[in-house]
Amino acid sequence: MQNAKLKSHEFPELEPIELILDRMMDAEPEPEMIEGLPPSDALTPADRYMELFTAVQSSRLFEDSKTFPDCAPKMDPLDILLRYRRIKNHPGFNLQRFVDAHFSLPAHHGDEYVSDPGDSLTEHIDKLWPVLTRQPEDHVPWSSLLPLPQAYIVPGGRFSETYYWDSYFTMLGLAESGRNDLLRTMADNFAWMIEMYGHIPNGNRTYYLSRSQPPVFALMVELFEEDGVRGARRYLDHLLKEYAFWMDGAGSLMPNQAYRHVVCLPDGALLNRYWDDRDTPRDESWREDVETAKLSSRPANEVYRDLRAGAASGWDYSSRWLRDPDRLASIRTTQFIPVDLNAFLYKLESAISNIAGLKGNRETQALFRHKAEVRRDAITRYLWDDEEGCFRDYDWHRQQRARFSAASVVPLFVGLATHTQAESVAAVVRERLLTSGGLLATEVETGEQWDKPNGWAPLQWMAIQGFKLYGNDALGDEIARSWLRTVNQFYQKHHKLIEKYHISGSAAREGGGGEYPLQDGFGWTNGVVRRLIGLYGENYE
Ligand SMILES: OC[C@H]1O[C@H](O[C@H]2O[C@H](CO)[C@@H](O)[C@H](O)[C@H]2O)[C@H](O)[C@@H](O)[C@@H]1O
Repeated sequence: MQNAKLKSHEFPELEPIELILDRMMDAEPEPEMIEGLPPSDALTPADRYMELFTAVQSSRLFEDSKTFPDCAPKMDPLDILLRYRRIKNHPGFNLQRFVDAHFSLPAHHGDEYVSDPGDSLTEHIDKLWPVLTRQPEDHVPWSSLLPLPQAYIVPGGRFSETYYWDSYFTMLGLAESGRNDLLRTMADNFAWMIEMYGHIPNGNRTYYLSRSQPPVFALMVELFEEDGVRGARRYLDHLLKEYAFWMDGAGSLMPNQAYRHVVCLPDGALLNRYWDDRDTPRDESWREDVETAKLSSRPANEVYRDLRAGAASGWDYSSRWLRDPDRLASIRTTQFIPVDLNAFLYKLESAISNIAGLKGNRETQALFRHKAEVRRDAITRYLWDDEEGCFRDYDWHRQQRARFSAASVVPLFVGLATHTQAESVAAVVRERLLTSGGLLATEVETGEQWDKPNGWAPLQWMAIQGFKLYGNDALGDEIARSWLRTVNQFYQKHHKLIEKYHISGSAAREGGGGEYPLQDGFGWTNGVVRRLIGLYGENYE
């Protein structure tokens, strides 16, 4: 696959402070761009700007901690750091002015978009796809944005880069809107990232490289076949490579040992957990992570790792990962074996087996069918709660099952549950998570965004499809109609779609909680709703 040609970057005119700085330093050399290659290294803004990064983030120069890591430097980052070191102790030094002179604020294309209140939900979403589309040329040298070879959709608002698991749910709607071009370019971008980085990062930012997100590439590949964009077979090597990333180290683990994403359980079974290779505060939530770590008696690096692993789960944050649901500082993500992650990996193993079969590779077909079966058995032993009749995460440090959440529907969505299990899950979900506005993420109210009272588009989709797969159309349809009503009610009032909704009350409201303000846009809400309109029509009441 060919990489994109990068647009040459023009530096803005020097501002007054730069004139002063230029008297102190030699003239800046022109940046060297190597066409056709990603950035020479994968340094994050925290790596590049060191004490300048810490100073900016800790001084609260920007309200949102993600703003500074997304700023584009106006010159070589190393020169910026050297300039900073030279003048930071000078009398009258002003950090804000220094940052203004050396960085450009991230452009949030689309913020200026004004929706037409006369548009139906379908029209609104179809008009938004171009607004949320980013091109390879949008890449700015030395910024944290990783260049991608082809066009892609971003969620919107502060999230102006591609996100791994969001993209699958966005692609559902793109297919419905007839945007197979974007379906193909986005899947190719993910395949390219697997080739380039050995895995699919959380998003295309340098600061997302050290972790992935829920592994849904196999689902994207399957979507291709369902929606008539043939070509799933060409991704077999990518699926195998992604599998190797998630299973790295599995071969040498003894019971009760763990390495990166793999945990070896007391009976020798191998299951997976979320992980991030770094154990420092997240660049994009630096201040929040430092404050959270201060509230814990554990070594700060352990807290940082668990916060990062929580971000890798896509459920950042949720009572699912907390020992004490009221304290984010009690986070232990790496000590939980998540039901959804293992269900997605079952899907990956099954997809590899199926595609290998289509290509006539019988050995791989049988090997991965066996791996999927072995995983299904381990999931049943460790993650199935026969008494409560639902799947639950497993706390492998305490050797006990953890809290129940909407993740319990993912084994149904990927087809690994038995019919008896599916029936029990339906009853439990109906009783504990279903509201007139859709499916709650969890039954606990913590102030975290992946908890009650919030409902999220990806969870609705997996529940709807999961229940229908097991013949429970009544529950699937009920969730679909409730969610369509929620999104439409809100749209009629505010003329926009949002990242998550408060679905505990009678009327649809903005979702909240967590570490950043509610975002508009929004990729996966648009995708799931557009698909549901295709299935259920425009009549939402
Ligand atoms: O900036 C904080 C965190 O934001 C992201 O997580 C949330 O938005 C993502 C994009 O819609 C979504 O995939 C995720 O499920 C949300 O919780 C990001 O993925 C995190 O890594 C980041 O630290």
